[in-house]
Amino acid sequence: MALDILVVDDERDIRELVAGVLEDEGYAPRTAADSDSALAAIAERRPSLVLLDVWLQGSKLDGLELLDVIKARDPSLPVIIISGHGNLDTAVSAIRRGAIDFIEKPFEAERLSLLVARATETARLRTENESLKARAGGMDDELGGVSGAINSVRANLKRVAPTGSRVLISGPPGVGKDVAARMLHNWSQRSNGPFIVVSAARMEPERVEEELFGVEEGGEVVRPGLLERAHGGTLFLDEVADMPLTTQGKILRVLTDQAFTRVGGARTVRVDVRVLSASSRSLTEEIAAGRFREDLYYRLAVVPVALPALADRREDIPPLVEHFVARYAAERRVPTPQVAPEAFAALQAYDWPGNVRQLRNIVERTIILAPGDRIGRIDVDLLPPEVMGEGSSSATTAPSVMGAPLREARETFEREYLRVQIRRFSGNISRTAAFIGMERSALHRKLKLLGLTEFKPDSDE
Ligand SMILES: Nc1ncnc2c1ncn2[C@@H]1O[C@H](COP(=O)(O)OP(=O)(O)OP(=O)(O)O)[C@@H](O)[C@H]1O
Repeated sequence: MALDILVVDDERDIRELVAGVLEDEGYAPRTAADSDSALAAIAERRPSLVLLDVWLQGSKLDGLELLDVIKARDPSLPVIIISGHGNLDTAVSAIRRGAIDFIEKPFEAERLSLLVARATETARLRTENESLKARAGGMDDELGGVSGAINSVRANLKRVAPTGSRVLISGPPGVGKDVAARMLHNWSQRSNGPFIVVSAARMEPERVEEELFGVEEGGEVVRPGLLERAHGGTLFLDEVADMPLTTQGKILRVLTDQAFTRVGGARTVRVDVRVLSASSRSLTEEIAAGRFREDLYYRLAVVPVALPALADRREDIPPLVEHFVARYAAERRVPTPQVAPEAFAALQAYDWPGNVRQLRNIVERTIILAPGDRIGRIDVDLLPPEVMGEGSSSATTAPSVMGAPLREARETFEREYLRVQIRRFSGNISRTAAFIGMERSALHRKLKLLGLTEFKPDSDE
């Protein structure tokens, strides 16, 4: 398949010249004359490479500003800058801002072809590598979203990625903790090294140490462990609270000395590994319950990063829906369907107890199940019942509420709101009360008043 390359230049002659050279080389160029149409072209389909002129007359953003926007949205999209003759300073600044190379005008067709070939080959290898990793974990490699919360998480991740610090990522299941860990790795100086996931939740407790540290018998290495495989790269301890206490003690030693011994061995193995960890349970509560070592917590949580539940950043729902719609349509080899405004509204009103993972699965299912003649547009009736019914906070807009007197409408809303919040904290009234800013006893009274008798006081009260 011909590689898609976007050429952004305000001068028509140059656009056509560059596109012509690329076409001759077997690429599929598209062109844009200004920043708006360039961004629209990228949104329509991600090109493999962007050739970008620094001077864009009559454009909302100039070339360098456009470069910043492209890189902020998609750091791995390669951009080559086209600069005016003798404009080395601008070119250097473009490289600092993330461009992979530059070419000065006027240029030879041959030099252009060479640069493009080099850039696309590097990008191909990189994508291959990433998609291998991605397929292994079924992951996306970027945290999508536009909310203030996710923007600040992304900014924090970017800031801390190159430092090599340990990061503890917390948040409910399916919010993207694995994705965040991969981003930290990909943006670090270890990105060419391995990224190894240790998923204690998926291992038998008695095997965790063998998996992590490897096995030695009579001085022979029977099996190297994950820690060794992570040498020069990143080790990601997923659901770290699921590790047995004895393993926690051994990990502590790895963190202090960067050294360990294999199971059944006496030899000290030294590794250079950056450790990232994640937990969907509160480690402070685990420490209080005696299930997690406090000293380990402080070693792991040098930089804590919290990923909020999707229901607490609903602005992220539409862009995530669009992202997954485009992805699964591409996988099914159908044109990207439009999402009807009512469908967006329903998706945005739903509470997503399984967070982004659930959203991804529902989009995938909707696209797979859509009848052939309706795949062009996702209407509300194509969405699964779970989105439309239970768990949705659409009570606030339902006709029954709109037609009711204020007191009744308020009670309907309160009932719906409290159900959602209590479900969110798995029925724990104390935590719900703390979250919504009510005394626990007042919440109990309220539940009784509203007839929500299905929620009982916590067992520990
Ligand atoms: N912000 C996001 N942008 C794009 N994809 C996301 C985002 N967050 C999550 N995902 C997707 O949701 C799936 C689940 O995310 P991930 O495995 O990172 O969640 P998690 O918080 O680590 O969950 P768990 O606690 O169950 O391990 C991923 O495969 C990824 O496709």
